[in-house]
Amino acid sequence: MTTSPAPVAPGGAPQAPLEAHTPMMQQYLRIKAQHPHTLVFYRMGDFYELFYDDAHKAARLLDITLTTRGQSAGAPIPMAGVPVHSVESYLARLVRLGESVAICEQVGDVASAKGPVERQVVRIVTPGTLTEAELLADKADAVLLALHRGVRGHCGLAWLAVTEGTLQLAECAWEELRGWLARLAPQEVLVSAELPAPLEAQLRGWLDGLGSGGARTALTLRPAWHFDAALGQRRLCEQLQVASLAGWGAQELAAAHAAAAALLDYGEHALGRRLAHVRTLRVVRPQQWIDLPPATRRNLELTQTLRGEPAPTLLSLLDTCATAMGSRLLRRWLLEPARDRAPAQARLQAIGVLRTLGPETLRGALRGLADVERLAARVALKQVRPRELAALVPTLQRAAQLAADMQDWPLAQAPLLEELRPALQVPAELPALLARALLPQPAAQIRDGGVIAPGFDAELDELRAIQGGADQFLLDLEARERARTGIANLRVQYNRVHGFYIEVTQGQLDKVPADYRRRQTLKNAERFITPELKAFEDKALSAQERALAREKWLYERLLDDLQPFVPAVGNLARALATLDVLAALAERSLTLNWCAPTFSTQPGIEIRAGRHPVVEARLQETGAGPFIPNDTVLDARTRLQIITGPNMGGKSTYMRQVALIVLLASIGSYVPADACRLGSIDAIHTRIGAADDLANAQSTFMLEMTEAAQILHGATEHSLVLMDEIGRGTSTYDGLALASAIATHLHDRVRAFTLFATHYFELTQLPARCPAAVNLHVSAVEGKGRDIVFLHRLEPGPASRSYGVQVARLAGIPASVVQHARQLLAQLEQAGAAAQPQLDLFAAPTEPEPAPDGPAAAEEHPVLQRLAELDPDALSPRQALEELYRLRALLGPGNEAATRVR
Ligand SMILES: Nc1ncnc2c1ncn2[C@@H]1O[C@H](COP(=O)(O)OP(=O)(O)OP(=O)(O)O)[C@@H](O)[C@H]1O
Repeated sequence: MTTSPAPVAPGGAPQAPLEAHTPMMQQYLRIKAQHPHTLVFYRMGDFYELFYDDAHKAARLLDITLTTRGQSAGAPIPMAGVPVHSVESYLARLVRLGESVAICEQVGDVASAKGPVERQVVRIVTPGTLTEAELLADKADAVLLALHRGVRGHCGLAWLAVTEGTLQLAECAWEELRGWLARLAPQEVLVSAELPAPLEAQLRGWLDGLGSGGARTALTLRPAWHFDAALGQRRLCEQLQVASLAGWGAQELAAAHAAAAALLDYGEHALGRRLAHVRTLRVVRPQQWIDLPPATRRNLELTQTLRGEPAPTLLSLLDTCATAMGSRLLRRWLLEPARDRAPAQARLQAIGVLRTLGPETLRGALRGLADVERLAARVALKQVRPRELAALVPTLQRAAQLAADMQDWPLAQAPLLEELRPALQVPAELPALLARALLPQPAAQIRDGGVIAPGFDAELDELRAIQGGADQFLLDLEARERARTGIANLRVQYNRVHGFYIEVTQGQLDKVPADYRRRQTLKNAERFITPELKAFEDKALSAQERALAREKWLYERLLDDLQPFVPAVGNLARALATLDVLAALAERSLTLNWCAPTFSTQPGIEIRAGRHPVVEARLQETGAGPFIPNDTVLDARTRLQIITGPNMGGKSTYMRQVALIVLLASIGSYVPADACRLGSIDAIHTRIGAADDLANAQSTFMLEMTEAAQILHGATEHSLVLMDEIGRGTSTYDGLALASAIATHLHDRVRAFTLFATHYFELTQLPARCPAAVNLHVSAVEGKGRDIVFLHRLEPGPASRSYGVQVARLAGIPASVVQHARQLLAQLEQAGAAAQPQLDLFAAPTEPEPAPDGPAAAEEHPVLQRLAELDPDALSPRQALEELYRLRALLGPGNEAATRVR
């Protein structure tokens, strides 16, 4: 790197016309013009260099030195660079920050180039199209999502994990996008460059709230014409090699087709080739999933804790998968529970069989297998490295062995296992071809050679034989020359710079024959070459070069020959991942003592001795005592539980455990309970906690109410709703009033299965008016020294008191403050008892203020007057009927006519 540490002014974008630049900079600027929004890594020897604005940006983002390189167009060129050998770590950092990088390599021949060596962008590394194992987290895929906003805000979505190979389509309203983004958690989102600015800003706001741990979701603008529905449909058909998308029920999804057009185009643009492995399509209709809105995902700590950490979460507890493929699939299962119970039922059967066999039988077979899923993608994209391919051979053999072993399993009891078995047997030609083509331990990169096995290609073997024969030739030559010259210490040797030579020490130089040509002079010796040695050198060196070129060519051919096997390897990956998740769930169910849930067509949730799996595990780890199980019964008669009790009593834990058990059962896992019966569920809504959403400039209370509003609008009588201390973000009266109104609405109108934890004792009056509501409380007793002891047991009825002061004492509030609080509490309680009779919080809501001629005027209505005058007991049936006709007639002329017709 030729650098001078001159200071560089900010900016530095080249203003001068192209011709004013040096030839190399002209080449760079031409390439850069094709990638204006992407950092261009321009290969120069052992470095990738960035220039001008890119250099400034990279220096800032990567904390690398900004320097300058000579001059071009009369000004110093700002430059920053990263070494080629450690480029991966820099790429990983940039991609996490949502940046894309165009890798520009030297593709021309350095020796023969006149002017700068020819360079080309060979790959664009973007956050959503990663396939390199080094850049991807083991247990999560990079998701690329294209988003098309059609007429009246109707949106089409198309997304893909390039390493997984399933293209997915969905459609939704613009307002629902935020939920979709949270569910899909894409690394990169493509939208039309013509999306109106306010919508783009809104989208950016949603995306900013997505990333965790400093990772950013990239928003990439693509030309509007890339989002074309007709083009999308055609491209989808080509991609899937079908004439129509009807088989997937995807033919009508025009907005999603438009998104797919942009997605496929971008994927191929970034990866530099067709996505041959993408052969399956899935249309996602929200109604097929149990809805887990972003707040639920967050509050239940499914895949990350409220602090954004990966553990302890439900996923971290469940994930004992033997392979990364399994871990990734388990995450998908957790976030996409199906409403249809059939898949869960099939998984439960399979887990049942694995429990009887002992899950270790299967887990032992899966441990240490290659990441076949990513390998399939990398083979299809022809990016796979020799060592990765070699690792596939034992994996294929072990998978075939597993398929054979499975024949002895009681597969009739688990059709899912039976279904997966055939996919484990990839055609035997594949391992045979790989074993024949590759050395058992090939070099990491094809450019170093040492990849193709002997016996695979006669020409390569011959070229290698020339190299291999060199040692013997040189030994023979040395012996002959020693004999011919009489120089006993004469040596024939080789080095990379000078090639082959005969070395003769100073003292022996007089014996050197005439045909020796001097090659190099050292301090104590001279090095020579002879015509015979020169001829051999030419042959050997060219053989080496030709062998390398031949190996490279053979490897490319091998990748071509592997293409037909890609679908089978993809199926194998899916089967292995599924088996892995099933085995992990079987293991968990045994280790953690879980039971199989059952499903019912009757609405309801019935759990006997349910436990919160993550809290239970933590209590066990810390030896903090046993977890106290609790029952839950929600059905048509009991739909709303009002849960009271002291802080720290276990209300939130109880509510979350119900939601987690419902979720676990719905993905087909055993559950932490003694028994569990579940009716149909369409959503799990939660309103828990009070974290400020600073990113979206919402206050605690605003956020609380927004989430509550979403629940009141979205929940149905098949939903499970968790409401934890709603209303506490505002003043007592406001909060109490809102909490009461919300609880009443959930009971009367929404009729969802609701767990409602509250500190407002007033709410415990609600079951008196609402027939499907019950009071429950978490129990606690005051122990010695007025310390509170939490029993964590749920009992019927309202809590008798709140113990807030005692909890404060436990938390270490100074004794004088606690004492003061006790006195104040006593005074407040006295004042409260003497107050006016309480207002009825649960009286049915009055109708809105009536309009002057509305129902208020009804008191005067002649029908009511007439009705008031009637004595029904004094009427014969005939008179009653006549009265009825008269009343109808009093309603007005239209009704009179109706009466007459009868
Ligand atoms: N069933 C249980 N068995 C054993 N320990 C429990 C149980 N439930 C809760 N705990 C323990 O009590 C702690 C507090 O529980 P939780 O947060 O659910 O209380 P809470 O009533 O919701 O409190 P707050 O009203 O302050 O939010 C938990 O972290 C856990 O350690």
